[in-house]
Amino acid sequence: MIKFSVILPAAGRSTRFGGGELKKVYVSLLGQPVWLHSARLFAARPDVSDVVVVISADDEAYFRENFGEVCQEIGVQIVLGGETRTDSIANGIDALDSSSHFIAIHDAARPGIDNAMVDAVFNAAAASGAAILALPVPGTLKRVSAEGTISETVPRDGIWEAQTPQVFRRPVILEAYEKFRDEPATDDASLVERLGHPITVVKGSLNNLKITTQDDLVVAQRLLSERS
Ligand SMILES: Nc1ccn([C@@H]2O[C@H](COP(=O)(O)OP(=O)(O)OP(=O)(O)O)[C@@H](O)[C@H]2O)c(=O)n1
Ligand SMILES: C[C@](O)(CO)[C@H](O)COP(=O)(O)O
Repeated sequence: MIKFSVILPAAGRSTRFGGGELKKVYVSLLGQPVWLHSARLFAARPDVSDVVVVISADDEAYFRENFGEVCQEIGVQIVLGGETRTDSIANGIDALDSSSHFIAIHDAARPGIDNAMVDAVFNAAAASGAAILALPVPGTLKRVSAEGTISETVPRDGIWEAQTPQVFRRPVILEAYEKFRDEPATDDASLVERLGHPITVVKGSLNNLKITTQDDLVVAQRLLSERS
């Protein structure tokens, strides 16, 4: 069986989510913290050899006190993240065991992932060596000036918004991080693109939204409660 390692980056500052004590990955969603939704899904999959959650060093005491037991129970390894998302994932990669054939990176802030979506992107990566979930942009895109006025309408043909998981054959992502980890990007496909490696795009879902603002949490609660 092809085996996948999974890295769940959860070490961000959650600044766009706004005030309050808890970062977005720790707030409760349908009875469990946001990060644990995808952690449980991946940890339960027979094709996943290991799961690593990457947390902020500032959160380590809180995380181990509140979630150390469940991490042991479901087999999730805790790793400390870095300044940028790229740093955090590089730390995650360093912690993985070397037996898996593929490495999948999934935002811990995307609790709505489901096994059908994971099957689709895992199968696409197994076929081509690299694949991501994404959604075609539905609306009209405007570039807006610093003064708050439209400077141009951006043609949307062929424009998709990347989601996660982003899944790569182990040597491909290792080479990308070895070469470009010091040139941070907002997603992992950006680093692999720099290698010139083709990346298959698989249609994701609105259910796989990233919790970024408080509004996203409200939407996620509605979407996921209707689904379960
Ligand atoms: N240094 C970082 C930055 C981000 N992330 C993770 O990468 C995912 C996507 O990042 P984003 O949604 O931007 O999270 P934050 O960086 O926390 O958000 P913000 O930009 O609002 O601070 C999140 O699960 C976040 O925890 C991470 O592990 N390490
Ligand atoms: C990886 C990602 O979720 C794909 O859309 C996105 O790039 C994360 O960006 P963020 O600024 O770290 O939220």
